[in-house]
Order: sequence, then structure tokens, then C-alpha cells
Amino acid sequence: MPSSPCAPEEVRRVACVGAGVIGGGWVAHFLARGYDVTAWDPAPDAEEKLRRLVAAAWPALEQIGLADGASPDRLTVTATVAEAVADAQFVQESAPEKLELKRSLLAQLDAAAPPGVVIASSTSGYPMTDMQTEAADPGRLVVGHPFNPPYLIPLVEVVGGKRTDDAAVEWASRFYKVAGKSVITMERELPGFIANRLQEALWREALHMVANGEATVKEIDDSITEGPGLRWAFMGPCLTFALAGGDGGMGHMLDHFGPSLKSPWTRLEAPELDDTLRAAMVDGCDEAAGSRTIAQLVAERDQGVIDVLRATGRLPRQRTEGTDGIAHTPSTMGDEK
Ligand SMILES: NC(=O)C1=CN([C@@H]2O[C@H](COP(=O)(O)OP(=O)(O)OC[C@H]3O[C@@H](n4cnc5c(N)ncnc54)[C@H](O)[C@@H]3O)[C@@H](O)[C@H]2O)C=CC1
Ligand SMILES: C[N+](C)(C)CC(=O)CC(=O)[O-]
Repeated sequence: MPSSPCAPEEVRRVACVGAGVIGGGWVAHFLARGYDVTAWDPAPDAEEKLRRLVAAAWPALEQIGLADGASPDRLTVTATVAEAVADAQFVQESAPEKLELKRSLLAQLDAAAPPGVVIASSTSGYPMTDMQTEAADPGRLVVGHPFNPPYLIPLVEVVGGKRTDDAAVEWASRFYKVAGKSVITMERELPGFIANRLQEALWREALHMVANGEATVKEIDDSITEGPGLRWAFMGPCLTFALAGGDGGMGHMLDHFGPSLKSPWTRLEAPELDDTLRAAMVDGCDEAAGSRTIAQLVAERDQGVIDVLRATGRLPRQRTEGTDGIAHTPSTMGDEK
């Protein structure tokens, strides 16, 4: 791989390819961090949808603090994928989760992007080794797995494939940090990475319980928001369970509850996602949403995430008075730029 044309700190132009839920969220994030963003998506109504997503996200982004000069006006939606990446210093791919599509799109991006520019895929679970098979320069392809919405949830999991250069993984990890993200750089590939493997274990169990009539969608959601979810926002499952061992910590917790691990508390096989289970999940979520639209739920979620980030000290709690007499709420996320 030719070495990257610029240092992560020098990046000014980012391309986002695929502009749905996640690609659009990335666009909003990079705009808020003060980058010039080009975007391409083949859907006929993509530009209108993308600008709507950015406009809906902007109040939350203003609340957590915009970079100097950040503006939705710095978004250019291009007519072709080649135009989107022609001048880019970093490319984020967020096309549908279909392996063949990812393979050919990443090869197309590799052919069109300037030599050496790092290209990251938002894939939720494919190892890069499986996606980089058709690219002429697989060395610059990495996974950069975000969490929804990428403009508020800090984590990005970064990992390369067998043919990725270590330098590209390092460059991407540094770039995401500069761009305001919290990064886990994985040493080795693992389908689903770290967080989605954990989420999927919980998700499979939730689907089994609904399929078997053992719990409702509401009970499952309440069991997390009224229970472990409150702890997980600031203390992970391992340290949280260490406290379950009292003064004896994790050692006592394992001695005490270890034998229960052998009890059949979980079913690791995925349930059959048949029409009945699908309908039960959709109906349960419709009931939980009540009269709230998706747009209202997105705004509610965004405010909830901001409140949690503030409450856990990852964003300033108080608005501060600037020297210009104007109240600012600077973001502490991404203060490396
Ligand atoms: N939805 C989520 O919560 C998360 C999704 N991801 C990953 O992000 C990627 C995108 O997922 P979503 O945004 O949820 O899907 P989406 O369906 O909302 O958006 C996909 C977009 O890709 C466009 N598209 C279709 N063919 C394309 C092509 N050949 N080239 C470029 N764009 C194309 C579609 O028009 C659509 O706008 C997937 O790899 C997914 O696994 C990652 C983290 C979370
Ligand atoms: C549903 N999902 C598997 C696409 C979710 C993710 O990949 C990450 C997230 O946002 O939770």
C-alpha cells in the first residue's frame, strides 16, 4: 500500500458511500466535527432523505458542541460514486449488509479513491478478510464498525483483514479518535467483532423468549432499561458482576455463581425467524412506541443518549459562559482534533 497521503490530523475531506441510517449518521457526525463531506447513494430519493436526517440530528449536535465552521452546507451529494471519493482523504462505506455487494463496492471504491487513502466499512459483522477479496489494494481496507447513531454513540470497532496493512488499521484508529470517536482496535478478526457478539447473545435470547411466549417485548425492554442497562452505561458487565461478589469481588462471584453457568439459562442457537415471531416482535414494538413516530423516537433516543453522556461525565454537565458572553456546550468527545 502506498503510505496514506496525509496524517489523520490533516484530514479535511471525508466521503460517505451509502447514506441510509448509518451512512447518514456518519455524514452528520463528520459535518458536526467540521469536515467537508461528499456522499453518494444510488437511491433516487437519497439526497432528500440524507439532508432530512442531517437536519433532524443537528439540534442534538448543536447541544453537544459543533467544531468551528461546522455546517450542513459543507455536504455535497454527488451523482456518481467516483465523484464522491475522487478527492477524499478518508472513505466510510455504509452500503447494505450483503457480502457480494460489499466485495464489489469496496473494489470499486479502491479503484476510484486516491492511492493510499484508507477505506473503512461500517459492516456489522463481516470479517474484512471476506470482503477485501476483489480489491486491487486490499491493504488499505479496514472495518470501522459504528453504533447507531454514529453522531452520538462514541464507539467504533476497528479491525483489519488478513490482507490489510497494519499501518492502515493504525491510521484509521487514530483518525477516528481525532474525529471524536472512542476506538477499540482489535488485534484479530472475529465475526460480529466484540460488541455485536455480546448484543447478539442477548438478542437471540430475547427472540426465543418472545417465540415461546415466555416474555413480552415490553417485559424484555423493561428488564434492561429498569435493570442492567442502568449500570452498563458507565460500568461494563465484567466489573459490574465483580461487585456481585461483595468484598470478595470477581473471585467470590465466580465461586458462588459459577455452578449456575451450567444451568440452562440461555439458548445460544438462534430461533427460527418465522412469520409468527416476526409479527410478535413488530407488534410488540408498535405497542411500545404507542403514538410516537419513528422521528419522535429518534429525537427521544438522541436526547436520552446526550443526558447519559452528561450524567456519566463524558460531556460537560453545565453550559459554560464563553469569553464572547455566549453560552457554549463544548464537546469533550474528540478533543484530539
Ligand atoms: N442500522 C444499524 O443500526 C447499523 C448498521 N451498520 C452497518 O451499516 C451498513 C448500512 O446499514 P444501514 O445504514 O442500517 O442500512 P440502510 O438500508 O439504512 O442504508 C443502506 C443504504 O445503502 C444504499 N445502497 C444500496 N446499494 C448501494 C451500493 N451499491 N452502494 C452504496 N450504497 C448503496 C441504499 O440506498 C441505502 O440508502 C451495513 O453494513 C450495516 O451492517 C452498522 C452499525 C449499526
Ligand atoms: C442491529 N445491528 C446489528 C445492525 C446493530 C449494530 O451493528 C450496532 C448497533 O448500533 O447496535
